[in-house]
Amino acid sequence: MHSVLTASEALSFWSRWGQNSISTIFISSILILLIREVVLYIMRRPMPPGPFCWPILGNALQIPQHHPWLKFTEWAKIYGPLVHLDVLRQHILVINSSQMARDLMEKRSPIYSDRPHLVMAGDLVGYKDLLVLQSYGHELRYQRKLVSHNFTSSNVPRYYGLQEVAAQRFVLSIIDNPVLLESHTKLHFASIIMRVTYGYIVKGPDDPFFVAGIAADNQFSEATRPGVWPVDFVPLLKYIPYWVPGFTFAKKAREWRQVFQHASWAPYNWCKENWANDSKRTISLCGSVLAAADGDLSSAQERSLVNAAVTVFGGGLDTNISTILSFLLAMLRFPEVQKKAQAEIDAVIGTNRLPRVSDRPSLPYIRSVVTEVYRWLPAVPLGIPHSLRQDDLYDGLFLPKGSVIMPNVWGMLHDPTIYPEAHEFRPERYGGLDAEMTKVTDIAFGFGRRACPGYHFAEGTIFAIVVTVLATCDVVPAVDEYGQEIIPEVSLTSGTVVFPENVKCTFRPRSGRVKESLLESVGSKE
Ligand code: HEM
Repeated sequence: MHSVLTASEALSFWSRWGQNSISTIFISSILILLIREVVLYIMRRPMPPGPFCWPILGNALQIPQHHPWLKFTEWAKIYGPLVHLDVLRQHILVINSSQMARDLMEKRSPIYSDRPHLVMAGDLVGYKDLLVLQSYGHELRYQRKLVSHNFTSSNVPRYYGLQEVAAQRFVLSIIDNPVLLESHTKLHFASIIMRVTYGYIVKGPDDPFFVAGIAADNQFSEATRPGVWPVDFVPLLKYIPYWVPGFTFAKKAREWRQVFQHASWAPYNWCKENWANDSKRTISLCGSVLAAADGDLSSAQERSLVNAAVTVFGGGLDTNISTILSFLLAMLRFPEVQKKAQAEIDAVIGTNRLPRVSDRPSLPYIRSVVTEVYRWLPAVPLGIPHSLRQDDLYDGLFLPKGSVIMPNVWGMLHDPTIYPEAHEFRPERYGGLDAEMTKVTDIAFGFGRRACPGYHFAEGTIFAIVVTVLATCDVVPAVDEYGQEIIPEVSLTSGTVVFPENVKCTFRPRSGRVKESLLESVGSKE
């Protein structure tokens, strides 16, 4: 007799079959993955050592979200200067010694100069076209050439005047308004960078170019945060349209892309319209390039310039803010260093004029203070990761193609065998010798063909601020409601660029004439 299935029997059959086959597929997939892991384990070539690596997840759960450089430094003590980590099958090589960083990232720079591929930030928001995220190739070289040429050691003196006035304005603003330390620092640095990138003068905290630049900069930090965006782990998700409910990253990426495009093109377009009207505007990255081409750039050249320029804005902003906040924190916590630095300025420059960036060669202790800031609290404690272009061998160890290369800058600069009592702020450790100071900046400003192209310019800006603050004011702690001085603890945010938290201070003029001479100096200048 034929048995005829009723609709409900058919449904139940299919559902049981479905459940069975889902379980079978699930169990088979797990088995296949486990077998793959075992085969890979047996076939693996000797890789650098590292902490125990779980199947599939690797070390994902062992890497802390906050201050990972501290964990990396601990691991370096156990596993040595080159540590291998695995996060969901992505190889990560943490370099903990400056010698090894030089051996790999400088001597073998042609294969160590790519950047990791970021789907959320790079592909979806569009940051992949920026200088900082470009892989090594023609476009990167072209953009770096534009930036490096503008900020070579022989070109940066043309910016000294701007840097000095910006430092003087900064000091004046904090004397008058110490509670606005962080926001004023941001505004003043953004003003310097906008000026030298586009020739544009920021009008104040509501200036539309300033607001857009800061928004794009903040969202860059968010979009590049590791481990946050599902699409960075499952790249196929990038094809999901932004309007599909539940995929907030796609919607966010679309919004961010618009902000980023506006922040990149609006100040450039302003420069394009104005560079010819005012010869002073040519003292800027975009102005100089436009002037050299008589305003006639191809659309490809314009795109490259825009992407280089907006990287300069982002690259030069947070790093500088972080460095100056760390400097102020050091002055609050190590007042004896402050006194010694002021004594040097008084002896060399005297008190009858404001300091200049060109005083730098005659102020070795101030140079040492600046260097010690870079070492004590490096603004970029894990550098900006590089990526390995092809398989490599080092000391008999296999380094696989595509590995993310992370220099543990913080670890290198806190190595107690090189920097005893590394947590102390001690400019004397360099003995006033530039050769010793260069060992720090060679690490803090990155490596090989990706090393910071803004280094010479940054040195001028940071020096101008440090020397102007110390020449004119005492950096003193803020007081609480009971009149007690608040000495901030050393506590850093997390991220690619880190900031010391809760830095609060007052600038107390060192004489009755300070404000007057600062006002006199900035008064006549734009
Ligand atoms: C205290 C200030 C600064 C510090 C500590 C700093 C540090 C760094 C570091 C560590 C890198 C990554 C290097 C690498 O990948 O190995 C970098 C890249 C970069 N920096 Fe700076 N920087 C500073 C200021 C500046 C300034 C003022 C500018 C612009 C005028 C600038 C422009 C750039 C650019 C464009 C890149 C990307 C280079 C590339 O990807 O090839 N930086 N910086």
